Amino acid sequence: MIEISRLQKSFRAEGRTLPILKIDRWSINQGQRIALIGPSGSGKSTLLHLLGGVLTPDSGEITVCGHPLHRYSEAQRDRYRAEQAGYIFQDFHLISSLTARQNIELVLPSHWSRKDKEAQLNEWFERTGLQDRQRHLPAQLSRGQQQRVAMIRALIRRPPFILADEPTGSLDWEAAGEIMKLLLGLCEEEGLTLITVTHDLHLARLYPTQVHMSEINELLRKEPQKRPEDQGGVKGESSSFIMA
Ligand SMILES: Nc1ncnc2c1ncn2[C@@H]1O[C@H](COP(=O)(O)OP(=O)(O)OP(=O)(O)O)[C@@H](O)[C@H]1O
Repeated sequence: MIEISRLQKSFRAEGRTLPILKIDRWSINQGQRIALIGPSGSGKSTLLHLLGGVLTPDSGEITVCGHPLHRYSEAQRDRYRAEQAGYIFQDFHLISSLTARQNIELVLPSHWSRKDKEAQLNEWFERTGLQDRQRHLPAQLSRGQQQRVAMIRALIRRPPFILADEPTGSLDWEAAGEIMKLLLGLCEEEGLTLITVTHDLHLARLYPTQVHMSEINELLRKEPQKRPEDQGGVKGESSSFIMA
């Protein structure tokens, strides 16, 4: 469902080009649930944004659910994102003046009947344990409950592909564990592909698959160790990207 080949992505900053990602080949299947881990600055969020069609690669190919994103116009990528991907963010991104239910109603497809909308809303609020909280404003909910609302918003249309960027980053450890298990369980039940960026290695272990950025991003690979005599006595620079 995801096929990446010979992808490169860099950013321009202060007149310099910063190479961020170089991925020769990476593919994942429909229904896989992956924790994406790696040090700060290793390109995790950049990769998520490429998969969501928010960013485009400098070169190479990226195809998701049959959509060749590297060839798409901005309008095509917007449409792809609306139909194929659900995003979950660390900071929930709920509209503060709307109730939990109204936040979800905003994303429901217009072709769903009123009855279907009602049934789906009730089902998802129940599955996430929020049936009594539907009429509450975000500020009246705990952070864990707000993230559950954001999860409903991402999942209710059942897009094939869920992208979560540090979804538990602003929660305490107990709520973080509950939210991560709930997200994993819902995606498994629905057969959705899930890619979650997390710094928390304990939470990453809940996932059937963990992928470290150094496995896919060639810019993070360690150079083969040189013998001291080859180094001419001068220590080589180490990259802050590389994990020991
Ligand atoms: N728009 C941009 N312009 C310039 N540099 C950028 C831009 N976006 C990201 N970067 C740089 O790209 C690198 C990778 O950023 P990214 O956010 O993908 O890393 P990350 O692995 O998700 O890090 P973290 O774990 O800290 O969130 C960083 O060095 C960052 O400063």
